[in-house]
Amino acid sequence: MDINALNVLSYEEFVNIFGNVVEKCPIITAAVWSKRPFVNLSALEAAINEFIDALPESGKEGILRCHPDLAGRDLQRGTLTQESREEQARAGLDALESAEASRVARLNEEYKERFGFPFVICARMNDKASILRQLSERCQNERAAERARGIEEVKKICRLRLYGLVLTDAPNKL
Ligand SMILES: NC(=O)N[C@H]1NC(=O)NC1=O
Repeated sequence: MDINALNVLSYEEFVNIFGNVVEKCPIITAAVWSKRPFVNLSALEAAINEFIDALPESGKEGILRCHPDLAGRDLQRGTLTQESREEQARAGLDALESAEASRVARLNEEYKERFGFPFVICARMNDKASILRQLSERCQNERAAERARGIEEVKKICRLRLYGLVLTDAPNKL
């Protein structure tokens, strides 16, 4: 899809295609549709990031809470979004040994208990070992720092989803 095709999508088409670039937050996609036309894909990404940055801290935490745990219940039950399933599988989180799985479950709970939102990391930019290490390390951070860090990870996930959607059929476009 090139940028001209993207800019003429109807609201419904736009939200259908890009509604999950931020996990389970189609409201963000719905909001930035009105910022068309975008000069390029980076401009769309910037509009999404601006929307996120303008939210109060409670809104940012809300975005984090829309994310499923890594290697958590949704993965076990098969109720992840397609995007999340692929990202978690790519990092090997769908094939943890039972000791690793218990450790991740314990740390995920510890993290949520401490911060009130789930641990979020861009799985596609990490492997299993670095995810486990950062999950453990980030449990030690301050809440505000973790909120900001989680949002930075949301933006990385968003960027990869966005580029994946637009560039799949035409790597030379945009
Ligand atoms: N909890 C969490 O980080 N979830 C996300 N990370 C990622 O890359 N995809 C997700 O769903």
